[in-house]
Amino acid sequence: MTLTHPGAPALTAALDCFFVRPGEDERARTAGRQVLGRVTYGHSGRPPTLHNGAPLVRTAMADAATERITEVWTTDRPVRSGRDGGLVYAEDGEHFFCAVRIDACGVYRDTVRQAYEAAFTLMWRLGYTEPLRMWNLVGDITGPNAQGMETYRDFCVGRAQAFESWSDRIGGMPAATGIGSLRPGIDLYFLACRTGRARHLENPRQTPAHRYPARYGPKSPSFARATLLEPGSGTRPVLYVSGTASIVGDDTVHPDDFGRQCAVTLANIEALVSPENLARHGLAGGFRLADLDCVKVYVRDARDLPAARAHCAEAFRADADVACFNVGVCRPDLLVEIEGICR
Ligand SMILES: C=C(O[C@@H]1C=C(C(=O)O)C=C[C@H]1O)C(=O)O
Repeated sequence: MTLTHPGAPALTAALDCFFVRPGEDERARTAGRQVLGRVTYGHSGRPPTLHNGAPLVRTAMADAATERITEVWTTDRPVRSGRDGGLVYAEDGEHFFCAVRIDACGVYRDTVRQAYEAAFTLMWRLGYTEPLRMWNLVGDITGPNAQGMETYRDFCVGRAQAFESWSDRIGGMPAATGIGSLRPGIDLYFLACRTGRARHLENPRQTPAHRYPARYGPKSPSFARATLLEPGSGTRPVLYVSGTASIVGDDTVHPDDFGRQCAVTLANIEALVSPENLARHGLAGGFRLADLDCVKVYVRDARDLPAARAHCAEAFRADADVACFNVGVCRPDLLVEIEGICR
């Protein structure tokens, strides 16, 4: 992070995230901290639950070619957790985590809209008025729904309707991921924060997703390319990078070339997190690719996994947490997508 200078004391982020693999013990990394939520990228999609006092999301993202990981969100503040209808949530006074599962159905838009609106209602009731980061894990993402519409497009309609009906209260759409999962149904989990800390960023190389032309679906995807969480006391800025793919403007580039799609994806992330792009948004600081951590790499074809791992080894720090998944991406011609957190 370019804001830090030699000799500056290392600040611990209030909200933190790391991956735990089978056989690893999360306690080594949660000492003195509270768990705000866990997300198991495993073998089955099941409704979220409360586990040891924190939400546990269970989504089907691991297969024979990829490992199961659990993403653990921690905070340095006391956590309160609960349920509200189908939502499971936790809060620490500054940050809010919630999750819900939408069971497989013929047409998703109405249940997606209801799930989003229920989450917005709960966030607002508890005083977390700014969505910060959203994950949408969609079974058979580019397959058809019962009316023949692509499931992702169907999903985007319901989500856009929820944002439209909340546009007087929720000004900005946050960073997000909309990616395939390996079982029918949709798993959603969200982070939100108190007012005034979230800044949403676009990418100079890409058309904002919410302005994609109608050929990509009746409602454009509701998300920003990244969201900066401005520092609270004793913390430093953190940049949540949306799922990013080989899209320039609104076009998929290099549809049949995995290596080139990786290169464009990384160039897109580099431009997004750069000091120049933060300055374009009136923000100080900035990041480099090597600052990306908690990296998730989504690869459509299992045969491309070794190449994906090689590209990541070159682009990211040796100690960056990187997890690869073999899942569908939101356009049939996208072969890879990458997200992460700069801090
Ligand atoms: C890859 C793209 O979109 C994907 C879909 C998203 C969504 O619908 O929430 C968010 C980021 C990506 O996971 C893109 O449009 O560039």
